[in-house]
Amino acid sequence: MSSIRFDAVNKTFGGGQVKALDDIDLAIADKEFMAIVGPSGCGKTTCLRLAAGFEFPSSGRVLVGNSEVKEPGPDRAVVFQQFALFPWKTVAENIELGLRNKNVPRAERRARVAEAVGMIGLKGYEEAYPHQLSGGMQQRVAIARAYVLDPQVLLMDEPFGALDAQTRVVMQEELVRLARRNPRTVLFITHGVEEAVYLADRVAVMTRRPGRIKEIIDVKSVREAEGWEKLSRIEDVMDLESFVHLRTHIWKSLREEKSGAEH
Ligand SMILES: Nc1ncnc2c1ncn2[C@@H]1O[C@H](COP(=O)(O)OP(=O)(O)OP(=O)(O)O)[C@@H](O)[C@H]1O
Repeated sequence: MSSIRFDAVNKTFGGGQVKALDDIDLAIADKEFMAIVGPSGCGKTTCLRLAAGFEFPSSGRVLVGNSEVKEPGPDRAVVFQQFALFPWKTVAENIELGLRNKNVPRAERRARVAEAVGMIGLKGYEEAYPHQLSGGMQQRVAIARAYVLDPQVLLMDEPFGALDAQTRVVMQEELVRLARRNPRTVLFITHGVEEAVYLADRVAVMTRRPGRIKEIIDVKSVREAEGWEKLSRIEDVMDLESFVHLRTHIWKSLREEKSGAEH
């Protein structure tokens, strides 16, 4: 059981001067895909870092499964926008690293790395070094490194933010296929409203700083009722009236926050 729960979480920085999060209550069910959207600086990344165990609440608790998060752990894989590959290791070695740390036998490691390399479309680049790849390719390696571990919890902070538009679509479609076939508990931070609606079961909208949960939109029930899953292409889903309706609702909600910030 790998739910994530934020229980009355407050977070301040700078000795209490910057209040980033204000009383966050948020429950992500086991195998649920939750996206968080919100204005810049509202505390999205802070939420993810709390779940990862890189930061700790000023008050309240963050739980993964039934345990309070006290440190990072192998049950949670994190993908940031800023990929952090080891420059002296090849693509295959970078992807394989976590499997080595988990003492996965060599033959299985090879098979899983080969599958992951195929998934991200980098067959033929296994022996390349990061500096020989474009930024988008490097980010795909970073994503493969997280997927290959098959963690219970995936924490993703704008993982497709730096990709070109075409690669981004391929990765989004692939993530949907993976997420439906082999569901994991996912917390996904994004600025992209369409991306959030396309990928997530529910979308949480945050207020401007100090961040609170403003509303949570249930996408899954609409997706299932309207048969989005019968369509394999993102552009076909995005054309559906039910998709446009949800997207517009979230846009408006976010706009209220942005225009409020100008006053
Ligand atoms: N280590 C830190 N020290 C001081 N302030 C911080 C720290 N980390 C975050 N903050 C502040 O907390 C607030 C929330 O930051 P956070 O990065 O979580 O926002 P965000 O919603 O992810 O922003 P963006 O969408 O622009 O990436 C911001 O005002 C930020 O400046």
